[in-house]
Amino acid sequence: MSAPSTTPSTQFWPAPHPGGPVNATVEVPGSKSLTNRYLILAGLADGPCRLRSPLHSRDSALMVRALRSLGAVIEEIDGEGPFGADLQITPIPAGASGDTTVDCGLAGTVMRFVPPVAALRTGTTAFDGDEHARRRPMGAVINALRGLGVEVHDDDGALPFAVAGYGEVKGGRLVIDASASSQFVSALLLVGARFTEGLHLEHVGKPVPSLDHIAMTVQVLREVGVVVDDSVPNHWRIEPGTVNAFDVRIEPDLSNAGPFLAAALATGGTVRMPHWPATTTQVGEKWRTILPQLGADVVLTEDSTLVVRGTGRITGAELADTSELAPTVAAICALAQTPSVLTGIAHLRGHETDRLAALVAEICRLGGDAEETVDGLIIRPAELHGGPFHSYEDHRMATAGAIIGLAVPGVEVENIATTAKTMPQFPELWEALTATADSSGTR
Ligand SMILES: O=C(O)C1=C[C@@H](OP(=O)(O)O)[C@@H](O)[C@H](O)C1
Ligand SMILES: C=C(OP(=O)(O)O)C(=O)O
Repeated sequence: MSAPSTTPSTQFWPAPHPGGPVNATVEVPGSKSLTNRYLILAGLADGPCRLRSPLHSRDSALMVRALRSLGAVIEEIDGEGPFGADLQITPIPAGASGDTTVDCGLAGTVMRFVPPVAALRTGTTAFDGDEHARRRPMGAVINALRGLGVEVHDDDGALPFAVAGYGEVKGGRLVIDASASSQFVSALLLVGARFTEGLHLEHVGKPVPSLDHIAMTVQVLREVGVVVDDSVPNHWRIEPGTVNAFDVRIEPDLSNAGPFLAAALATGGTVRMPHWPATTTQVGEKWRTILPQLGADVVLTEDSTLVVRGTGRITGAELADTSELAPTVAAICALAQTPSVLTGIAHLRGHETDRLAALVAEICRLGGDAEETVDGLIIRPAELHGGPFHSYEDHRMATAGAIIGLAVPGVEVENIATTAKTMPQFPELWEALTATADSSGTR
């Protein structure tokens, strides 16, 4: 497959190359997936809700704006977290009506989760997003809404499209093919309790990817009083009912923790991450098993700090279903001394960019040896050199380039500002991380 097109004339960021092991304690902002799920549920709840330490990024700002345009009132209020205000949400009022628009940017959670909410209102909601957003898979949500009796105006099963709601959705049994994204399932489950008859959703097709994210959806729904039966594989039953008002603290984003933890491996250093959740449905929990396979020592201390130590050697690994962690994993594998095989990530071709093609193109551009398979990547050891690393408007491509730059001098990452999709603080946190390096080479 050919590499995705790159954007001409953007800025290149010299990736910090510390030349020695980092030794840092790093805190990361709140989880994108949890913030945007709780925002949706707050919009549907039976009373005011509060999100403590939420993520403030492009994706969460797009979600806030979308819910405001549907009638929710969302205010920033003082909070204790180091990464910005808490959010106070007054839900979308019953009987909300009127035509409106939603900008989805490049946020999968906005383009998939918001249309079923819009279907509950009376009026037409027009959805659009970034240029690449128009190429991300949307057909399953559009077809699902039609299957539920909602009018959707579209040209080709993708953005832009418009949802014409008439104040209620009957719900009931619905069959979809969610093999292109778990977000199709999550989108319908999040709103299913507000359908008159609830929802019995069935997936038919190739396996649903990113199952951890569906487990997260089921978990947050149960927290707010929604009755979910997920006991039969590929079937989810949601009882009709209310979404209870809630007050939650958002966990740190364990996927965005990945590049910082990877820095321990890439530099042979130590990275400590406090506030690691005791239990979590975030896919980033898998770092605790992935990083040891790549050669790190990983310990979770009694005070909930994850400590990752690089041993000086990075080993390749066979890793399945790494979902949104895959670009970070691939960057580490590109620095490994033995080959790696990543499987179960074919659907990354429909992410912010075609991530499989983009990773292969950029790793090979730096002298690496990577190839696409039907459902993943093979990455073999190679001597890398500096040069441009294109990011394709994809935050996780940008951070993958930054990881490689830790070990390889002269890597220049295109448009590092694209990390604002989920972590606007990335450049400054990365500079602080690399400033801890001991350039004499001792750990
Ligand atoms: O529901 C969510 O919050 C997400 C689900 C996953 O989507 P896919 O199933 O499309 O991978 C993940 O990759 C994305 O970053 C966030
Ligand atoms: C795939 C991702 O995002 P989105 O929520 O836009 O799908 C991601 O953050 O890696």
